[in-house]
This record gives sequence, C-alpha cells and structure tokens, in this order.
Amino acid sequence: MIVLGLTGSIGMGKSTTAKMFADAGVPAHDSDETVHRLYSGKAAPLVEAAFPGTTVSGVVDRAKLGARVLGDAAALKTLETIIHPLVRADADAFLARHRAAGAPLVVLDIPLLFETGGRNRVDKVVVVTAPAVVQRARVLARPGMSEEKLAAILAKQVPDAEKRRLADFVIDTGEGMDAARAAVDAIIAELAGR
Ligand SMILES: CC(C)(COP(=O)(O)OP(=O)(O)OC[C@H]1O[C@@H](n2cnc3c(N)ncnc32)[C@H](O)[C@@H]1O)[C@@H](O)C(=O)NCCC(=O)NCCS
Ligand SMILES: Nc1ncnc2c1ncn2[C@@H]1O[C@H](COP(=O)(O)OP(=O)(O)OP(=O)(O)O)[C@@H](O)[C@H]1O
Repeated sequence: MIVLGLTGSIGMGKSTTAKMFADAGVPAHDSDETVHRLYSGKAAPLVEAAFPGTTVSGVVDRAKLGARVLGDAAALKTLETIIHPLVRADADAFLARHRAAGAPLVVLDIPLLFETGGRNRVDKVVVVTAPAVVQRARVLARPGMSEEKLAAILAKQVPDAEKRRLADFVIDTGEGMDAARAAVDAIIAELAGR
C-alpha cells in the first residue's frame, strides 16, 4: 500500500483536494477533521485541564482555544503535545484498516507534515499551493479570521516555497477545481496504475 501525504499551508486547499482523492475512490484521512472530532470527545477534558474556560458544555470552543494559543508559542506547544499523539493514533488505525482491506493507495491529509516529522510516515508527498494573494483572500474570508491570527499561524508553518521544494507532486489550486481534479487523477494513475 502506498501512503500519500497531502499537505500545504493554511487555505491552500488540503481539504478540498483530499475530497477529490476520496471521490476518486482513494481513502483519505483528514487531520483537521480528526482534531475537531476529538474536541467534542476524548480531548475535551484534557484541553479544559490545560486551558481552563476553553470548553463549553464539554466541547472545545475552537474560537476560544485559538484566541488562547495562537501567538503564544508555549501554549500552542502544550496543545500540540496533547493533540498530535491522538491524531497520529487515529491515522494509524485508518492505515491498519485500509492495509487489511488491501487498498493500493491511501491519502493522509496532514497540515503539519513537514513541521512535525510526518515525512517519515508517508511514501510520497503532494503539496497543494496557490498564489499568496489567493491564499490570503481565502483565509481572511472565513468567519473569525483576522490578519493577526493568519500571521500567527503562518509564522508556525514551513513557507510555501520550501514545501513545494520538498514535494514529489505539486497541485496549484489557484487554477480552479477542474485543473486540480485532473492533477489528482494523474497522481492516482501514476501511483496506483489506474
Ligand atoms: C488553534 C485551533 C484551535 C484553531 O481552530 P480553527 O478551527 O480556527 O482552525 P482549524 O483547526 O480548522 O485549522 C486550520 C489550519 O490552521 C493551521 N494550524 C492549525 N494548528 C496549527 C499548528 N499547531 N501549527 C501551525 N498551523 C496550524 C493549519 O493550516 C490548519 O489546516 C486549531 O487549529 C487547533 O486546535 N490546533 C492545534 C492542533 C493542531 O496542531 N492541528 C493541526 C494539525 S493536526
Ligand atoms: N482547486 C480549487 N479551485 C478553486 N478553489 C479551491 C480549490 N481548492 C480549494 N479551493 C477553495 O479554497 C478554500 C480553502 O480550501 P480548503 O478548505 O480545502 O483549504 P485547507 O488547506 O484545507 O484549509 P485549512 O488549512 O484552513 O484547513 C475553499 O474556499 C475552497 O473552496
């Protein structure tokens, strides 16, 4: 089974591209979605213990938590120490399930693949990218997002140019959905022979 890591900086199109792989029949695991699920389950008490007041009715409020940790390097590190092992365990279970089922190719969508040593956990890497102006416009259009929050997140991420340099495949999501879908199909053809 080939494990394809999918990464890219904030707003570059990871989730959208992961869904294209899934729609084409390639199982895809989404780290951000896993974090969000954990925040309404087993991670919630751990987060509340570390950052009192960031959960509401037993569920992590991501706006409150983001306000607490983004821009505070030590706090973010503490959060990552709690969350990353749980996400990794979820991804490992996903891999075991699909390996047992005989899947030829699977995708792990890992936002911090290069930042957290994820390169060793995957066979090939696809980086999604877009021009910086497109990225900014996408991210700033989200509710609750601000220039400061974006700057704090970008400061914690390997720069886009460096990610592209380290990639086996690059998909430019600034060229539209059809172009991205064609790029996804070409990668599947190369890696899974179909
Ligand atoms: C700070 C939080 C609460 C903000 O929540 P919010 O709903 O606004 O954002 P969301 O979770 O959808 O993440 C959006 C994007 O932000 C970036 N990002 C998130 N966490 C981090 C981080 N620790 N370092 C760098 N970039 C990050 C990624 O590009 C990610 O795709 C949330 O991102 C979080 O809990 N982060 C810590 C866990 C983590 O490291 N997740 C990312 C990989 S598993
Ligand atoms: N190929 C594409 N063509 C046009 N728009 C796209 C394409 N891919 C993604 N987008 C748009 O870009 C925005 C960000 O996409 P997406 O949520 O997939 O990014 P992400 O990298 O997962 O973001 P985050 O890092 O915040 O989790 C969305 O509005 C999405 O519709």
